[in-house]
Amino acid sequence: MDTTLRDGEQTSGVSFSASEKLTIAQLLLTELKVDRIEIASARVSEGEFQAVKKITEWASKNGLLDKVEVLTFVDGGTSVNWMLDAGAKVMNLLTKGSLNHLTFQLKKTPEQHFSEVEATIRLAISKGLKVNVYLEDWSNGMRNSKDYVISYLDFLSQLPVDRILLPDTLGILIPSEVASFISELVTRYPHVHFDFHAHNDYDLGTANALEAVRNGVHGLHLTVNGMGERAGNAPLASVIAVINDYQKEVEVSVEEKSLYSVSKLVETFSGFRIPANKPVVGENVFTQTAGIHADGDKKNNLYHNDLMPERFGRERKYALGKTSGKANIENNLLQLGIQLSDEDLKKVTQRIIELGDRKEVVTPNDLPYIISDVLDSSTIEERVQVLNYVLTHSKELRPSVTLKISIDGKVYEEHAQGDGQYDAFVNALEIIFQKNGKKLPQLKDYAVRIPPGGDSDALCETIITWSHQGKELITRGLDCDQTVSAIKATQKMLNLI
Ligand SMILES: CC(C)C(=O)C(=O)O
Repeated sequence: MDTTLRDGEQTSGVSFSASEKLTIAQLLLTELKVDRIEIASARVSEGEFQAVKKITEWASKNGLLDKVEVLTFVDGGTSVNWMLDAGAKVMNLLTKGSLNHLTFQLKKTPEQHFSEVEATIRLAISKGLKVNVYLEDWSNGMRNSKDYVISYLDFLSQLPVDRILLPDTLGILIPSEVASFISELVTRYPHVHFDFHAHNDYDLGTANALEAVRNGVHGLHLTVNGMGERAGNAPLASVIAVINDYQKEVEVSVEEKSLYSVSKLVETFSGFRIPANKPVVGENVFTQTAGIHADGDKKNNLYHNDLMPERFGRERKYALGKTSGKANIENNLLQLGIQLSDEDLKKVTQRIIELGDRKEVVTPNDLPYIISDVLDSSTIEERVQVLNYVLTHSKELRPSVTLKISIDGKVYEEHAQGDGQYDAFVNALEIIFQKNGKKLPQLKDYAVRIPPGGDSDALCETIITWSHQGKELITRGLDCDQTVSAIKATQKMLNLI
């Protein structure tokens, strides 16, 4: 069960709109093919009500309503009515899984709680809902009030409940404890369907989820990019990969090939950035940096493991820097279709090592520039040159540019305005390209940063991601002036397309 839209949205600073929730729900169920999704907590807000409504309407039309779940509360039936009005059919009722929570938060006895839970379940069933029950703080309950947990499970297992959901609410468990708690419960209650809901406070979410599966749990709660309360939940991509590789007898419906694209979409909608080293979906995780690894890739795949990028619709990359060595550079040249003599390759390698020593980040797209610079006879022609420009920026007047560039030796001059100086520059460029019957690549992302180690008057680096003929192209420019660094990045792009 994917709970990106409920627990994932509890990531601090994240809030999805109703349309974003609908798009994510559709992708999760139809492209990624998770079995179930939890999409909201009842009664949260009017916006949440509209989101649930949109999703249930779509799910109902597509025969998927049984896969859409909403978290509800023991509140005398208010959340049951909220859910019904929103068109949902499966409720995940939040109840207390530890005596501590029950005594100090609800201030109730087990008998009072059990009777209120039973009344809510019976009400929901009478209205045609399916019921799953969460035992909040279950992990603490198993540690400190096991008699309570067992008596509660004895009680629940007699009721018309589909699944019992076991959260490690505070992310306190370690794998050996997960193993012993889960195996004890699945043995004691062979007819009950148990889900395990991990939190990642000790970075053990994936390990704990795997251990729960190894010990017979029937379902897992996961989130895209490991989003969720505090340190998040167990990340969907990592857990799917490890189960597929290490627990092969367990059937998993999720399409590995869609994990990356769904991750990126959720990243964009949530604004919650995926760390570059996040397994399976992080930018760097299929990049070989050390030359010895790249060398091994060419020699009988010596550094192969089962986690191959192609499984996830991704590709192997070779980083360039001071540790990259000849093999990494050769692999990148191969991808760019550039051939160099041994002597030239040595010179280029040396330059990349020097740049790496100065903490410069070198990307495969920089390679043609480094080569032309190093070899002094340009392998890459500077077909497009930015010759001159005047940029204006003044109060209450639109920024403007007068730009002169040459393309294949022919000079063009154009004037344009924009929302900022760089926007004006791009607008002028666009006019020149249009007059030549060409289209500029689309600007997808624009990031500015001070290079590592810089102080207040350091250089400024602009990294621009372009989309060109279905491919992504990243170029960067370095200058003390931010607009100039963006113009340099743009000029690089113009000579690569
Ligand atoms: C709200 C509950 C179900 C939860 O997410 C947890 O206990 O971790």
